[in-house]
Amino acid sequence: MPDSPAVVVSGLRKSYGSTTAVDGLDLSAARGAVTAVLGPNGAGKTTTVECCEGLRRPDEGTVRVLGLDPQDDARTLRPRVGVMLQDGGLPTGVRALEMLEHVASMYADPLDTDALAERLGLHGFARTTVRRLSGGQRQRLALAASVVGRPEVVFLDEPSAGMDPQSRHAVWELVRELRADGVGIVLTTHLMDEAEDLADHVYVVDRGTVIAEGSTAELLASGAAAVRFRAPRGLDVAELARTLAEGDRARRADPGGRTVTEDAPGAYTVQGDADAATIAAVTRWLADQDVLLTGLTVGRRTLEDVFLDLTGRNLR
Ligand SMILES: Nc1ncnc2c1ncn2[C@@H]1O[C@H](COP(=O)(O)OP(=O)(O)OP(=O)(O)O)[C@@H](O)[C@H]1O
Repeated sequence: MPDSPAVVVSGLRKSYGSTTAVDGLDLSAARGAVTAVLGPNGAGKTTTVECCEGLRRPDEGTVRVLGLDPQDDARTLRPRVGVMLQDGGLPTGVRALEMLEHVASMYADPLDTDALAERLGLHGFARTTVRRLSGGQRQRLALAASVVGRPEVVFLDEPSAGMDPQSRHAVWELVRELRADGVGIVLTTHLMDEAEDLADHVYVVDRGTVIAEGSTAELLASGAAAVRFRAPRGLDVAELARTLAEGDRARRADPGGRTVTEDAPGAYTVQGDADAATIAAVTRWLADQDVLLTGLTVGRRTLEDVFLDLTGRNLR
């Protein structure tokens, strides 16, 4: 059933003692697509993915991977599913390339380990034992091990955490190729640019449940664009917002939820239409205040803006 989803999670609940980690979560990940699961620390992402990987049994709800139950059908699923765990989950005493070759030998039709090692730059530390690898090297090896068996579904938990930019790009390239080959990829990440670049579909999870969901394009379009500017700290943002709203009314424009905030000292964001009239109004107001504008950018919202709006700015 090539059109059936790679992963379907329905009404998932999972608690650890009195802590509810996942609280009625629904999610579906297609084949040949990257599905990103985003959320603040402790949101329940890892627990959800661990239930999909068969590492934990749900308290309530169902999880299906390729139409099968990850725990009851574990043996059938094992050769068809790739898992890259956050801490690598690799045996530490073996040499890097030997480990990859050993994993490959467990599959009927593995990828060419030499070519994969070349792709992910593993040759430079091929004979180093896993315990001595740097964090980023270990991540690359774990990724190679998760895809060497040509899985139909891959779970990647923060795949490029701790990697240098070259490695990240190599990882992203590989993920794009897997997608083109029809693999369903479920990605948890804290890197908003990674999600924005790679994901076809995004789920934002908070407090164990999905608070927003859509194609990446839909989520980015869900809010208006923004004008960002730098000027002396402590400007009267309420007064600027009022001035902009008056301008909007005068030209019968819908400001689309206009707000002005000082995000960091001297760094301001105007949400809402970012058209020429708005930019002119902002610069005119600054001139009227007799303050110097030291930078101005106009842009669509990033996934990070959307994420912070949805989940708030407080630390968890
Ligand atoms: N083994 C465990 N025992 C007890 N509590 C746990 C366990 N694993 C996770 N939790 C708790 O469950 C909640 C969800 O954790 P989970 O690791 O699923 O979140 P997460 O979204 O992956 O977070 P992060 O982004 O920090 O990795 C948190 O409150 C966490 O403290």
